[in-house]
Amino acid sequence: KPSLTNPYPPYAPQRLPFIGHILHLLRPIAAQELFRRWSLLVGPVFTIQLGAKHWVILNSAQSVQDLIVERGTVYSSRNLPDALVYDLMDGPSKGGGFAFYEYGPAWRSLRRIAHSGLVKKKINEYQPIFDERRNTLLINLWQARAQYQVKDGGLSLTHFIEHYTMTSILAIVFGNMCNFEPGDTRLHQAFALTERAASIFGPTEQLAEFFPVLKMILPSRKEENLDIRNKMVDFYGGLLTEFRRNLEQDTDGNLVDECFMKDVMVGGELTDLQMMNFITVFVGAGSETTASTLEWLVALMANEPDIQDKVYQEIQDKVGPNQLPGAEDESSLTYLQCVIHETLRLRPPAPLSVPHATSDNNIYNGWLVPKNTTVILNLHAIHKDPARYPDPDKFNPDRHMEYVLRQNQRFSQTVDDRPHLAFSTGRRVCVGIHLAERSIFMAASALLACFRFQRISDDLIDIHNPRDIRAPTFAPSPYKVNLIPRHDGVESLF
Ligand code: HEM
Repeated sequence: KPSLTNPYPPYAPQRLPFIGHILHLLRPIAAQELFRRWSLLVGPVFTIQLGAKHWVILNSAQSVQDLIVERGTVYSSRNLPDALVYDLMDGPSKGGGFAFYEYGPAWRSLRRIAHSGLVKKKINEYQPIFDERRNTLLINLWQARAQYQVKDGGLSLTHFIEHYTMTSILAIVFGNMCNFEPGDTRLHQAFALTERAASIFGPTEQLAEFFPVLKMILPSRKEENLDIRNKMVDFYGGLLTEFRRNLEQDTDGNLVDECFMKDVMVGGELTDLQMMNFITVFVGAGSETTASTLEWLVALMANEPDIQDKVYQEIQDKVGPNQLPGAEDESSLTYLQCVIHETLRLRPPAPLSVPHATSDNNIYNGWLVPKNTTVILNLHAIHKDPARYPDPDKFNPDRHMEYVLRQNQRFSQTVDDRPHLAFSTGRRVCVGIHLAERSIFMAASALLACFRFQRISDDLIDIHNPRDIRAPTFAPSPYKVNLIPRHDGVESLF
């Protein structure tokens, strides 16, 4: 009998009530929510069999702590489709797509290089890039607001925010060379490529992985994958060539900014192919996730005007009306920090993380988890656990205040020391966490200092239906808001 109290019920196949099956079949439901509901019936850790494959789904913070953190040497590998690892990322021995590579020396040495370029100290050095990108975001919004807001009944922020997150990452990688205007076709092509690459996680490719026999029947995606790869080589390879040329001509050190690629090229550890795949991974992993967090945040603020006003008041009290908040103001803007944590808790952009895999056989609570088993971290379920977050569906920033005051964003390895697990945990924890947090803080603090985000009707913005229920990134459905300047001097701030 399913138990909701015993965290580890006996391992036995459990059946959903027949009517439950029918309802699930009729109504599309995101996988993370489906897994969460199953976990309430059968317990926080369960296995599902998908054709030839077994997946173990972890739905509790305790199981993530037990396996992903404490048994990290076994539970930190990957077992992703060959299409991703080899067709797109050229495999661990040649390529640089370490996010998708199995746990081992190749992943470790590439991860070390990524880590050294993205530690907090480096992010502080890149601060002028964030200041400049944040101002560009505000200028673009200000102009669009005047042009479209009245005519179109509100403004969709999607393209502006995507432009901000993607150009911030590109500027950190390549420095001042990457000055793309919004609407630049090259930039949109790069966005489109990332989306096409993400479709490898999509149903057809996954079906063929689960039922290998289908690989003989279904049309091969190889040509499509090679086309994506060639276009990535064109775009990122072109930037790399331009960067190298600039670096060679930079005899007095004024032409090329301090940036990730400069360190990597001077370090001389990576081949061109590895460097290119590195950038692809940074942009792929970092731009959509950060953008969707900002889009959720604006939607939540428009739905919760009192909370929005409280953040604005905090900015006025701590920073004042005559300047925009800077990185140095982050520690004093504690309520805004809570709002950002709560947004990431309620709407984690990667709700099922990136699938892990075991690199050895392992026994957990008497169950054998064989080598190469895919292990899914259901961050969505953990974030909705009422024992950790009372009234979990409520947007309640105050629940993080104690953490913010105590630690002020010092992350450690145990799951209980974190306000949420949106960046995952353990050895594979998001390597871009400091970049993402700074980027979110800079944009959110500036947007909320300048504008009141107002809904275009009395109806709340829909925060329940994602843009694409099958996509690995959880982004809100398209919405529009009005941007009301907070005071007469707003334009002079940027
Ligand atoms: C709000 C923004 C972001 C969120 C919520 C997020 C979340 C995540 C999550 C859940 C994972 C999977 C960890 C695991 O396997 O357990 C991950 C991995 C990763 N993230 Fe992020 N991420 C964000 C932004 C970024 C940025 C800005 C970058 C870099 C520029 C980045 C680079 C990576 C990389 C390279 C990995 C793979 C790490 C590995 O396999 O060793 N992410 N991220």
